[in-house]
Amino acid sequence: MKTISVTCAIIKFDDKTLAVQRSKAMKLPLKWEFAGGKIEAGETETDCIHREIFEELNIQIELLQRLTPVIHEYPGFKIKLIPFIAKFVSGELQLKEHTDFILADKEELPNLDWAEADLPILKEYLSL
Ligand SMILES: Nc1nc2c([nH]c(=O)n2[C@H]2C[C@H](O)[C@@H](COP(=O)(O)OP(=O)(O)OP(=O)(O)O)O2)c(=O)[nH]1
Repeated sequence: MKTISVTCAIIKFDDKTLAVQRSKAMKLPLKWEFAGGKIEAGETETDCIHREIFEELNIQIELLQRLTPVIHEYPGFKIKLIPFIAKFVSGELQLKEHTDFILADKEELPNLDWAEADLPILKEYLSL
C-alpha cells in the first residue's frame, strides 16, 4: 500500500495547545488531530506545514522542534505523519476546514477522541 506523507503541527499559544476536530465530511470524521496535511510534490516538510496551517487556520507559526514521525495503517490507506511543535506568531485563528478547536492544557489532551496515528505523537509530546 502506498504511504501518504502528512505533516502536522502541535501549536502552542502560550501555555495552551491547539487541537482541531475533523468535520463529518472528512476522512476520519469528528476525530481530533493536529492541523496539517499532505506534502505536495516538490515541497519540503517545513514548506508543507507552514502552507497547511495558513490554509486551514489563517495563522503564521514558528517551528520549534520536529518530533518522531509515525507510520500508521488505517483501513484502506497508510500515512507517515510528521509532527512539529510550533508556536503561534500572528494572524486571527479561523477554521477553514475543521468543525471545532480547543486550546487545551496539556493534561486535557488525552481526553479527546484522537485519530489513531496521533496517539504516539501525543505520548511523546506529553513526555517532554
Ligand atoms: N492533518 C492531519 N492529518 C492527520 C492527522 N492524523 C491523521 O491520522 N491524519 C490523517 C487524516 C488524513 O487521512 C490525512 C491527512 O490528509 P488531509 O487532512 O490533507 O486530507 P484528507 O485526507 O482529509 O483529504 P482527502 O484525502 O479526503 O482529500 O492524515 C493529524 O494529526 N493531522
